[in-house]
Amino acid sequence: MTKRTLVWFRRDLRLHDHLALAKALEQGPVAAIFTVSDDMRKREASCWWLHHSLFSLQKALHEQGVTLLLSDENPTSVLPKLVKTYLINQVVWNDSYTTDERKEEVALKKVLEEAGISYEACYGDVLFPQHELTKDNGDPYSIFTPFYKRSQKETVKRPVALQEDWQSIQVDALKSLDELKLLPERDWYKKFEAYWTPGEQAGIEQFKQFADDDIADYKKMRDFPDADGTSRISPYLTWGNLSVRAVYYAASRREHAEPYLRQLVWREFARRQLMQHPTLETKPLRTEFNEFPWRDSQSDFDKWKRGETGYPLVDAGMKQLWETGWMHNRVRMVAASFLTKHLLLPWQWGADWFKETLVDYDEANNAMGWQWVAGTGIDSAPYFRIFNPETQLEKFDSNGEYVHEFTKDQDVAPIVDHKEARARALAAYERIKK
Ligand SMILES: Cc1cc2nc3c(=O)[nH]c(=O)nc-3n(C[C@H](O)[C@H](O)[C@H](O)COP(=O)(O)OP(=O)(O)OC[C@H]3O[C@@H](n4cnc5c(N)ncnc54)[C@H](O)[C@@H]3O)c2cc1C
Repeated sequence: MTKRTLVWFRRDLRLHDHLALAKALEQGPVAAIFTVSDDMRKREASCWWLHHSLFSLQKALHEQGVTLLLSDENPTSVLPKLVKTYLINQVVWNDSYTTDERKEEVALKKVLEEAGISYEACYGDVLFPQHELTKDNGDPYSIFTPFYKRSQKETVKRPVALQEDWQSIQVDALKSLDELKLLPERDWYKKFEAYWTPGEQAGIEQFKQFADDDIADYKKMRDFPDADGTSRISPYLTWGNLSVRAVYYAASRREHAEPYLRQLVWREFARRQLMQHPTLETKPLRTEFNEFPWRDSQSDFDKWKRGETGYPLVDAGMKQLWETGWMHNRVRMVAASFLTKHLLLPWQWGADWFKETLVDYDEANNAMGWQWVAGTGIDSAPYFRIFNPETQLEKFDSNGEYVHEFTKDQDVAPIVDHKEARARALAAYERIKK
């Protein structure tokens, strides 16, 4: 039987490997909608990416005769209205795994059930459905290595293809993209255009180039911020311009790709952690850290944000973030360690700054990354492991090219002495150990 379906786009702003859209098209005509929430607007750099991703998606759907509706109303009110107006039979979407979006989904299911509207939630931004990859007794893994080993016994499904003939439901537009006002008010984001092209096609090209040229050397090159050693697909994954399953599937067919696949499983692990601990981004998993004597220095925090700590690798990272909306993983670790250990400032402050300024901001990865560095997570680096930013610089940017590119070799005196700061951090840690 033919069914008229409304596809609710979420973190899947693409046409390839789109489970929900593939199902809808198989059953009859489709309409499509994306809803903006207030929380999205707090992620300013990521909102810039979202704006351009929606633009690309609108164009791609339009070529197939489908209008992408845009709305900033709550999905629980706008979706049922559309169902009624356009005599729609069902709503379908791909799951999202962020805390707020999971709540949004629960609320929507309730409203649809009460209204007698059928729906289907497909598994979304993950490699494996949630019920897979658990321990033998059904519990989730809290340690990465056994989770990874378990993941290697499973196969990631082949990406789904969309059928060629599309039927669409004719709808009247709601808001225009500009009316959504996703672009941040302060215009620092304009610089990002020199570094990134958001959207599905650009994401596919970016990944293909990495897979063709660099994936085999990933293990050797991934820690050098000056090299093109990582794939830089994180912002494409955040909004689903790329399907993580399609990326994994394609990468697993390349030689020497295991170290790269492992990182995609870290991403999966972060999602599992967030689902298990919805407050992962605000509350330490190790509860003894609730009593940690963090400092409260806005001026030191500002120096860190501006890249004026006097430690060249930290400063280059913070300036790279401000300039490009992205920071190399090695430098994220060093900068985060500096904030939480050398400056003894709360990791949540750093996580919030990243939320505002990263084009690839991702609640699960960001929260897990910060808790890992700060030593507050379950499977994380212990707090007493303190990176020496000078040694890290010698190891990973020995010719100083990365630092030069982003700091122009600025001359700033260190705001803390490494040895003293290290001793202060360890003393603070002793207080909660007792
Ligand atoms: C303090 C801190 C905050 C972070 N915040 C974010 C964030 O908001 N968004 C984000 O996507 N990543 C975050 N990361 C993880 C990591 O730094 C980025 O995923 C990576 O730098 C993205 O660059 P890439 O695409 O070139 O990665 P590649 O090295 O090419 O890896 C491919 C993909 O694997 C995943 N991945 C790689 N490393 C990690 C990791 N350590 N944890 C989880 N997934 C990983 C990402 O999806 C990445 O795009 C954070 C790490 C730290 C230490």
